[in-house]
Amino acid sequence: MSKQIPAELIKRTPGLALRHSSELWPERHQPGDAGLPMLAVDNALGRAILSPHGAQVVSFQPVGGEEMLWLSPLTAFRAGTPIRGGIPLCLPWFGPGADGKRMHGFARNHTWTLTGAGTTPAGETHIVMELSGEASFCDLWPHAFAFRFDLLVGARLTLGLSVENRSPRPVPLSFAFHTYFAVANVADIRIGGLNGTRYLDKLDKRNPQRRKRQTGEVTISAHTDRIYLDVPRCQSLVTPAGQTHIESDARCAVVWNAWDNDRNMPDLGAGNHVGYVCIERGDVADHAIMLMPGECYRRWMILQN
Ligand SMILES: O=P(O)(O)OC[C@H]1O[C@H](O)[C@H](O)[C@@H](O)[C@@H]1O
Repeated sequence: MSKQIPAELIKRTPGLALRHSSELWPERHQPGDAGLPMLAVDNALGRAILSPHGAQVVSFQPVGGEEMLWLSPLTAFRAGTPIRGGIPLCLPWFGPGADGKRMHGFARNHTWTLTGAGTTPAGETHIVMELSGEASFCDLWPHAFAFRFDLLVGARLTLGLSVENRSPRPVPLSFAFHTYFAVANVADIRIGGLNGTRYLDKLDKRNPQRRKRQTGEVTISAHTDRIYLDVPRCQSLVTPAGQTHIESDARCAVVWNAWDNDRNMPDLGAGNHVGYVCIERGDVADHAIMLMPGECYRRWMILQN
């Protein structure tokens, strides 16, 4: 057991266990995958699996409910490679980095340290993971930082993220909880709670800065990649099977489905776009942050059926 996953903390937390990706998903292991350790939570209210690599939730199922999150059948379980599915943390930037290429920051490519675990009075399992570094940690974002991720697993899933700027300068920051929701068929879903909001259409190559306005619910019938700005606190994902509620204090919601572009993404694969929709709450584009020295940025999100 590594220093990043202290055995005593796991042992003394009821319902928390250490597993390995090769044991949980043998059929998903790709050639070259060494596999990754996983924290499995199983309490009276719900079940979840959290990957210390990326502090990424990869599975959540409330008791009596269905699996809420999608995990690609072609994902890698390899240190340094993002896991395709669950809830990646796009941090400390969203989209391409300062080089115009490296996507979604480095948080999802590193192993975080388990620093806290316990049970709340309401019976939820509370897990804390941290990642910190000096300015030399990342060439594209050369600033001293401390990230903290809080997860509460109960009948609902509560996520909290904080970023402390430990450098002597203001630091640019953007962030998203990049949630992949599992759906039977993406063509049959509707997303509520975005009516009337403005969005940037990332696929409008001629005029990507133009603000369009959403009318009614969002449906998916083609490659979709939009940043909704100044969104209400709550959205709903409506499927023929039921509803999922998404609530967050973040100001944007990114809606993404690769549609037939899935065939160009090796860890997604032709045809697999059908099974997911991403609704990603965060602060990106117009709402990227400039974090002052010593300042702390905090965001939360709750997912519930
Ligand atoms: O392939 P990734 O780096 O995980 O990014 C997957 C997707 O993430 C977000 O939804 C972006 O808006 C998309 O433009 C991007 O394609």
